[in-house]
Amino acid sequence: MEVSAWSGAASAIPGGWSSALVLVAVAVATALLWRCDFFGDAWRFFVLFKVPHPPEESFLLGSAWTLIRKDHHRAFNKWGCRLGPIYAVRVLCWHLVVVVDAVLADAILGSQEGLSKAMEPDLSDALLSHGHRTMFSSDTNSPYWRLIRKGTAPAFISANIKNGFPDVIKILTKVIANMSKLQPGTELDMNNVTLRISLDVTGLVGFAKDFQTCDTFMDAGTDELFEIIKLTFRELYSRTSNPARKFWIYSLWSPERRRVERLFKQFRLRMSQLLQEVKARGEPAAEDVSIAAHLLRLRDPATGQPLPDNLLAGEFGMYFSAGLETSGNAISWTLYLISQHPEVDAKLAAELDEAGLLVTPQRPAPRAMDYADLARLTYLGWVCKEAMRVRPVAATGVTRYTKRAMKLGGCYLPAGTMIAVPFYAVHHNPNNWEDPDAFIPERWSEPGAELVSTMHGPSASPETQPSAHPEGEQKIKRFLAFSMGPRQCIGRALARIIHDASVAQLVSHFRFQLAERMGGPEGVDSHEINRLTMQPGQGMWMSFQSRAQPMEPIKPVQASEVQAFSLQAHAGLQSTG
Ligand code: HEM
Repeated sequence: MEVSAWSGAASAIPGGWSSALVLVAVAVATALLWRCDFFGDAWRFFVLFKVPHPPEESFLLGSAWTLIRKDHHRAFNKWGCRLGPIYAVRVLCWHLVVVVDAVLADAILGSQEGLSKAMEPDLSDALLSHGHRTMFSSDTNSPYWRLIRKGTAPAFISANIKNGFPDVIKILTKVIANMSKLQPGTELDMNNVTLRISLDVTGLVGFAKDFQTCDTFMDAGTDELFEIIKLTFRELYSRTSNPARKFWIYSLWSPERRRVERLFKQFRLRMSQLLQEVKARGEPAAEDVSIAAHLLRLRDPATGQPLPDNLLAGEFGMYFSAGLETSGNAISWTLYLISQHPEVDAKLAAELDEAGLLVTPQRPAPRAMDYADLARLTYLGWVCKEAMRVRPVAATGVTRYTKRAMKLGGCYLPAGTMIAVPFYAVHHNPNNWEDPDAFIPERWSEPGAELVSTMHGPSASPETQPSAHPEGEQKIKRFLAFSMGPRQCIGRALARIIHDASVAQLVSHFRFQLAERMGGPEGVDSHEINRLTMQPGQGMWMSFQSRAQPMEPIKPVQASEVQAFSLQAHAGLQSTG
């Protein structure tokens, strides 16, 4: 019956069966193209072509080669200075709209409506949760994101986060004791040390678990998680710079694929083990304000039941991975910048001295730092913020998709346009900051220095003036190290404690000097790598002088005197102490 109906229809078409098949093929192709958003892509291609582009883009690839370079954040800045507050870069036939103006960035990041998070969610889910969303990868308007964000935010308010301060000091005291045992002239990869500090503090403050990676600064069986996280992050980075990697190199039979799958699995296993350990302690006590306690107290609004283990383990992993490299690398950059500015080191030491926190020959064991010191040490706060401005670890910034067409900075952006706000470029654009490349902690002495309204010197074009913002100019930030708006870093308060306390404690005890092997500031810049976070590509090797000894002018250590202390050197503290 059906067959004859079909044949009747086919014979009614001029050309019979062959024409019918062509029509079906065209319909299927159209449906496929529709599904792949071919028509949307084509429309966006033509519309976004009008937005200014870097003139050096290649005809076929566009800016693809530049975007996969380890220093693409610097390219975003160079283009921003040349092309203005909003421009576009092309990869093959796709455009990425880039915003480097603080006011336009505010319009993008501050908005909850009309824009969704575009950071490829599958990327982080492959590591963290294997098949479901985490808070990090969920849409801002989803009930799941709201549940986790609202439920865990209290862990980071200052009334609660200060409870973790003694744990931060405990880890730092251990690190300083270990460093003090090293022979004078020893070079240490401070990046390795600061990443360990960050992991141990996140573990202890957030989950009441001491991972003890700061015990020795070397492979000692206790820091397996540290290595797993580092390797998995490298893999995630390889996937961002080469999205074809997961389809192409990772054919089912590839040993590389199996290695990576094993690694990801190990990470998830470690997070599940941590979850079981936390659960085995019983219901969190009312006074427990850790991240873990807040996650365990969450209830599914539909059932009233606690969240299942697979979701909780994913969130544990999300917090670890969001906090580790960001905080660890940020501390390294700050120590580096202080080492390059002896005048800043001297002023910081003077402030710490006045507060009774500096080690001196006369005061080899100063008083312990407490939480209130962080607010009292004004210059420390300026130094730390300025370092995060000059070297924002989230240098590539964040991306969003337009859910519907919008106008931004005089450009029409169709629905489905991807917009990037690269924080390094925002922080280094002369329209946002005066003398943007210089490291000047004193610029923070002005109240509200992080706001656009306090801007001096050149200003953005009239259409990007603060008055264009519905909330008024006071709210618009030009300091975006932690992003802003509803998706801004939830862990900011913890990050500031880890960062500022580490800098204060390390500088209280030691004066740091960049090791010769780093090749000076040029060497540091040329090896800087933006791998999900901006980091020193070959570690941050430094020598350090105890402030308990009379301070001599720092002179370069001769290569023959250098006793390198590395993960691979198998030279334990015991043998060097
Ligand atoms: C210097 C250290 C840190 C920096 C620079 C930093 C920066 C950022 C940035 C730029 C974002 C993305 C915001 C957006 O999409 O608009 C973010 C998100 C996030 N950060 Fe941090 N972060 C740091 C430390 C931490 C720490 C210590 C934790 C917690 C232990 C943490 C937890 C998170 C989480 C959970 C998110 C996702 C928030 C969401 O999707 O709603 N971060 N962070």
